[in-house]
Amino acid sequence: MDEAILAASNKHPKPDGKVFQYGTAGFRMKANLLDSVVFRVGLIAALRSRKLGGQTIGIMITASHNPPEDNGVKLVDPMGDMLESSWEQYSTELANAANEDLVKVYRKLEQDLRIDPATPAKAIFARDTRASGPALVKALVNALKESGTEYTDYGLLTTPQLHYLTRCTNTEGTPQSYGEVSEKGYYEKLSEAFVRAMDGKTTKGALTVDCANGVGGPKLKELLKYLPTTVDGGLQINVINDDVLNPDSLNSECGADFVKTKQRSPPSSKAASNDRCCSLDGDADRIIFYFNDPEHGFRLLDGDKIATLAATFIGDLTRAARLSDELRIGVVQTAYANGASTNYVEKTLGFPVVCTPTGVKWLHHAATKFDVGVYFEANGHGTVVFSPQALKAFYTTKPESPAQATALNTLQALSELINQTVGDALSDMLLVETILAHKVWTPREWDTTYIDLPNRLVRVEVNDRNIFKTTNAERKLVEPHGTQQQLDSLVAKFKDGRSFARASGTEDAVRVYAEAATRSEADDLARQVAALVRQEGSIHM
Ligand SMILES: CC(=O)N[C@H]1[C@@H](OP(=O)(O)O)O[C@H](CO)[C@@H](O)[C@@H]1O
Ligand SMILES: [Mg+2]
Repeated sequence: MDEAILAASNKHPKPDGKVFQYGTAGFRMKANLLDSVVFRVGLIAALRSRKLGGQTIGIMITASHNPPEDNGVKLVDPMGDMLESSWEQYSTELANAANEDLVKVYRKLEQDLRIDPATPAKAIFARDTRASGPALVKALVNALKESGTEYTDYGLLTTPQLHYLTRCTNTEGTPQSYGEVSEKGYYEKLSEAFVRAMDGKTTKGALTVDCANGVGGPKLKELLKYLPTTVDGGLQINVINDDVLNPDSLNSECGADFVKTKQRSPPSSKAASNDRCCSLDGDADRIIFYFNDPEHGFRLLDGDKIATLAATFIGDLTRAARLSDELRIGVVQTAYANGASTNYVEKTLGFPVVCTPTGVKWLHHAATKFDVGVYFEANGHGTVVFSPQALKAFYTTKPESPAQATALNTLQALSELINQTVGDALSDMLLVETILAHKVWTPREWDTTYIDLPNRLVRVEVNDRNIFKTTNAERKLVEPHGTQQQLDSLVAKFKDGRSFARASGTEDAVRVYAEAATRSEADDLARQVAALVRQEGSIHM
């Protein structure tokens, strides 16, 4: 087998001098550098599956919101969650092994991790719509074959669909079965749960969905075939930016990242004032909402607003279901959450807020500590996770009134509708539609629940971003020494000022975030902190 692995690896050689790192989003870079990485990820999947007694590992080939010429690959653990952190290091090691040492490093990992090579290995995989996908799949398949891994190729899927299928595959036939192991099973589960959660309520007006010209487009159109349509008072959806035939259009002038960073609608949107709109990213694991207010112009309803909407609704339902004393509801955010949203959750809704470092794996983990853990990054990646106790309460509490029965029924439906493995744009979209329908809210009513503090995010390029080290969920700098004190004295000059700087995990830059009472003050604070970061970056070279 070793000779066969080596021979196959020689068809996917590592480019000279290139260093790879499994980061927040797996491996991600220009697609033409990824061939060897994807091959080696196939070998890691084999090891991980064997280590876990032959459970199925998921592999997703995508670069999400990044430009069309990029691509990436990440691994999914058996329950549909992100790869366990310690394995990021093993993946990095194998990806960086010299071509001639590859088999040696592979076997050493196998030994060090006490993996029995005789254990069967299984993997499933899918890819987004990028042109580079099929060639990378070939590299992956070669590694899976030569490492003796049984595999299923699911073709094109959204990232959350692959997470769903990974969990379904590993729970099939058990009491924890997550659903039917097929793409169709995913649509059926979502549509049945949606109809049940809507409980006869209807949405008002159409929702315009911008699919970033990515895999979300065809998958949303497939989902719509299973959902009730306008004919029976169901959803009205206008799909835009669903061109997957022109690879260059992916994430170009559209998509969740464009809308969030540019703070405006995709130019292609024809939505009228007050119409509900949302944008997915390139692999449909992120969603943000927005609308054009005739008075105030473009209004963004970001991940923070989705989190507060979901927490409000589920909080009301648990009270109506008389479960609020026994179930702990909490909201998990990162430092990028708008201060007004944190304040709203703590003071108005009365739920605890936990802040974690950037990257959904941290948020997801913290959310599982609650019975109902609502987590969203401000950029729209998130979901709601329910503990086994919460599910038991939803399904076994005997209702004593029709109102309690209705609330329990809706909670059961939500636990099926909301993807429990990872943030899922299609599932989150249906969740928001459900809540707005129940509340009979337009986006304007949702928007005015609290008013965001003006904020600014700046990207600062420095010589070595890694000299900026943080603590306290990335909110305070510990290095370079003394920088935090200078930052604090800048912040102190601004009303409602808050700012922090951290090295990006996905780009070679430091990100500076600032918020303050007014637009000009937020901009000013961001500018001053960015200048401080630039200065410190040049002193400590
Ligand atoms: C401010 C921001 O939006 N950061 C993003 C970005 O991380 P950075 O470490 O900031 O580059 O990419 C991550 C992976 O997609 C995502 O989880 C995160 O929210
Ligand atoms: Mg994504």
